[in-house]
Amino acid sequence: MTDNTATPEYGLKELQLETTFGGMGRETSKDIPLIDLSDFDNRRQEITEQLWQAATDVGFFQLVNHGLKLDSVRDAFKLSEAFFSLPAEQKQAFPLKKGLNAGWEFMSQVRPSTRTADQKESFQITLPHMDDLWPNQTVVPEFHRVMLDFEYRAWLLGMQVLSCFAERLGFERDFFTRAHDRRKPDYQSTLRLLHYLAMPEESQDESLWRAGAHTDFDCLTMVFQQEGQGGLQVSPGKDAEGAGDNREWSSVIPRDDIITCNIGDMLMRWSDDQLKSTLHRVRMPKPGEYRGPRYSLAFFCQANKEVMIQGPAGKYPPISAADYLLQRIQANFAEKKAG
Ligand SMILES: O=C(O)CCC(=O)C(=O)O
Ligand SMILES: [Fe+2]
Repeated sequence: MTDNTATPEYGLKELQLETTFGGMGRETSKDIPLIDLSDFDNRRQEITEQLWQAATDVGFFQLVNHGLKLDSVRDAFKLSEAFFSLPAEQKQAFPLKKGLNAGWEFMSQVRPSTRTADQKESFQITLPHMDDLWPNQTVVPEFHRVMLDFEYRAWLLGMQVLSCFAERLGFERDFFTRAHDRRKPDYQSTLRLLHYLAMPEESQDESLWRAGAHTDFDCLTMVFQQEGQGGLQVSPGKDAEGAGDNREWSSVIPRDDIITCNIGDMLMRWSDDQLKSTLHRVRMPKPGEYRGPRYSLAFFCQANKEVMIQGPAGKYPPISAADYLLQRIQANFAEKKAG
C-alpha cells in the first residue's frame, strides 16, 4: 500500500516551475509528427517506431487514416454543441462530481500556471459515474447513444496506440488495454466535451486563457478539433531552458480528419520518463482572428484506479493509478495555497 499522506513526489520544484509557464512566451512554428495508421496490422512495426520517436522527442503527434469515422466525430461534435446550447438552468441538473471527472462545470478550472479560470465550460463522461448525468431523449435527443458509441471508438483507438508503446516498453501487447478496462467499476478514462466561450470583444487581457498551460495527468490524450477553430499550442521540453517569456509555443492547426495526441504524466512515469508529457495550452484569439466559440473533444486514457504503475527499469517505486492522481491533485492544491 502507498501512503496518501506522504509528501508528494511531484513536489514544489515542479510546481514552482509550472507557475512560470503562464506567460505569453514566443510563438514559433514547429512541425508535429504526422503518423499514418493505414494498413495498421501489416505496418505495426513501422508505426510503432514512428510513435516512439515522436513520443520520446516532442511528446505530441497527430494521427491520420486512424479508422475512426468522420461521421462519428461530427455526430459527437453536433451533440456536444446541442448540450452546451441548453440554458444554464438545465445544465445545472448535471453538476460535476468532484474528483470523478463526470458532469458539467462552467468556468471553474483554475490552473497553477495562470491562476485564472479557463474561459470554458466542459461536460465529462466517465462511465462508472454517469447514472444520473445523462441528458434524456427530451433534453438532448440521441446524446446518450452517440456519446457512448464515440467513447467506445475513441477508447479502441487509444488502446491500439498504447499497444505499440506497450510492446516497445517490453510489456505484452495488451498490457495497457487490461490497465484501462472499461468493464470495471474503477475505470477512469474520460471523454471531455469542451466549449471555449466566444470572445466578441477584442481583449488585451493577457491573464485570461481558454486553457492555461498544463500537462495532462493521464497516459494518452486524444484531441479532436474542428477546422477554423485553432488556439491549441504546444511547448516541447518542459524542463528545458526558457521558462516564462522565453518559452517557445507552436500552434497546432486543426484539421477535421486528424487527431492530435499527447503523452500525459502517468505514461511518462510508467515509461521511466522515456515518453514525454508535454506542456500545452489554448490561447485566446488575437486581434483579427476568428472570435467565435471553439469546440473540441478530448479523450483521456487514464489507467483504472487499482492498477499499479511501475516502469520496466523501476526508476520510481510502484504506485496505484488512484494514488498517483491524488499526488498530482494535491500538488496543484498545495501550490494554490502557497500562492
Ligand atoms: O481543447 C483543446 O484543444 C485541448 C484541451 C486540453 O488540453 C485539455 O482539456 O486537457
Ligand atoms: Fe490538456
